[in-house]
Amino acid sequence: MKYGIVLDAGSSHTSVYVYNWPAEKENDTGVVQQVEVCKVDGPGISSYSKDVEKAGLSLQDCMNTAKQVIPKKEHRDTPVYLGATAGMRLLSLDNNKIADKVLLSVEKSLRLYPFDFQGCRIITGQEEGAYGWISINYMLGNFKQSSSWMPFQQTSTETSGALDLGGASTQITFEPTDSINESPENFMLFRLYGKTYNVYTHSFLCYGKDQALRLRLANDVKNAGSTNLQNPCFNPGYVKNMSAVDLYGSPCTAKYKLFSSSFILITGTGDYHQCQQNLQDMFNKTECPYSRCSFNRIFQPELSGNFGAFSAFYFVMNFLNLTSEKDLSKVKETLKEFCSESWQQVKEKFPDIKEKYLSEYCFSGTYILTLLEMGYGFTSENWGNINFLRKIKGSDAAWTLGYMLNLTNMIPAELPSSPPLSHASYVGLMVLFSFLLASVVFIGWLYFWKPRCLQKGII
Ligand SMILES: Nc1ncnc2c1ncn2[C@@H]1O[C@H](COP(=O)(O)OP(=O)(O)OP(=O)(O)O)[C@@H](O)[C@H]1O
Repeated sequence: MKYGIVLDAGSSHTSVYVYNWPAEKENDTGVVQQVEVCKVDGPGISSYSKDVEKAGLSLQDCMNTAKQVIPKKEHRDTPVYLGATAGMRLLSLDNNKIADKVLLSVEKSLRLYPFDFQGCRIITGQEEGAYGWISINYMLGNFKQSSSWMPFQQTSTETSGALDLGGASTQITFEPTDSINESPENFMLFRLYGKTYNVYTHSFLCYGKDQALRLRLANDVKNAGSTNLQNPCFNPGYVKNMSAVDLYGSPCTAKYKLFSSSFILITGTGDYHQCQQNLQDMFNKTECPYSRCSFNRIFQPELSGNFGAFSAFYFVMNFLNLTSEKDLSKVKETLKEFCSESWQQVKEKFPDIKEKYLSEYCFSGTYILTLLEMGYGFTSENWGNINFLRKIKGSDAAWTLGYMLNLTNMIPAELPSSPPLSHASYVGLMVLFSFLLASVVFIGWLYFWKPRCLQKGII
């Protein structure tokens, strides 16, 4: 077995994924399995900007877990990759030098392990989208290995789109059916197993669910001209004092800071319709420099095919028991009901769920619906094409697998040159030909030699 480690350094936390695969089948589809995922306790590495040494130290426990999971003799040959996503993208926008220091601290820590360290970097939003798409299609077995010597074998399998909702950014990636490409920066061309894929992808920075909430609240404070907010996206009776540092301390919201007040008081009113109306403002649909757009002047081709929706799309819809609900109006009814429940009731019903998540499910659910409907253009007709999923065949749906497959060259551009026959067919044919040859020799012997002997015997 071979092993690989990928660290997903997200905005809200870091996860350490350990994958393995049989060495002799490296280029086959679907052979890579996730054997372990360890979530690092505490926030994402971007939160250690004031104490950079701690960013590296925070990974210790999960890296030790990886050390135990992977057999000792494989340690030296196991590559380790770290990809940082939107949290670090935001930090580097804010202060590039600090972002570099955080990455250096992490690198220093990772080099202490007996693995083959391959690098730490901030991946682009486009890469995050594209690797998520590769991951889920690889796991679903959509990159069919067809062989050109079998003309009737099906060579094209439809791919599934990927919808990823993080804390700080969100990605949409799919293979459009039309070939309109008005915005080349939104397209990536892949040649995988002998087939070319022209994939549309876009990552919206600040539209992950944590940053979107801050963006909305910062706008609300600005519009209301007050730091005392009545908010329809929180359950009635919910009251929160949010620190201004927390609200405005990100490049997504910094420009909205108006007041010198150090706290913002939020009081929930729990009204799904008002919440949705309020969130719609975040999606600018009025200006579009292309023939079609999603929002905020970003090109998006017509939606096509099925979509796998993972990360926070799954966490939130799973909590609301809506992952298999194909009727959009029922989804809205459930959300409406949940939002109107009093905070006291909600807390009593779900005592084991982290208060931070629980208090935000009304906002998060409504945000997901608004992003999918208003933002990307899903309707009641194609809502059923979205599959909210966490794992596929035992592996988490995440960009990490696609990242590793790409960096280890495990998805060949062309089909591996396979012999036209499998080993078993080859042996079978050899046996058959040997038998035929033996039969011909035997018949020849009977015809040319034995009859004469027999004739002699008769005389
Ligand atoms: N059980 C849960 N319920 C609700 N929200 C959750 C749950 N678990 C994680 N989250 C939240 O879901 C969001 C997405 O988490 P994820 O780890 O995928 O994103 P990330 O890597 O932090 O984000 P980004 O890619 O934007 O850097 C985060 O805001 C996280 O806090």
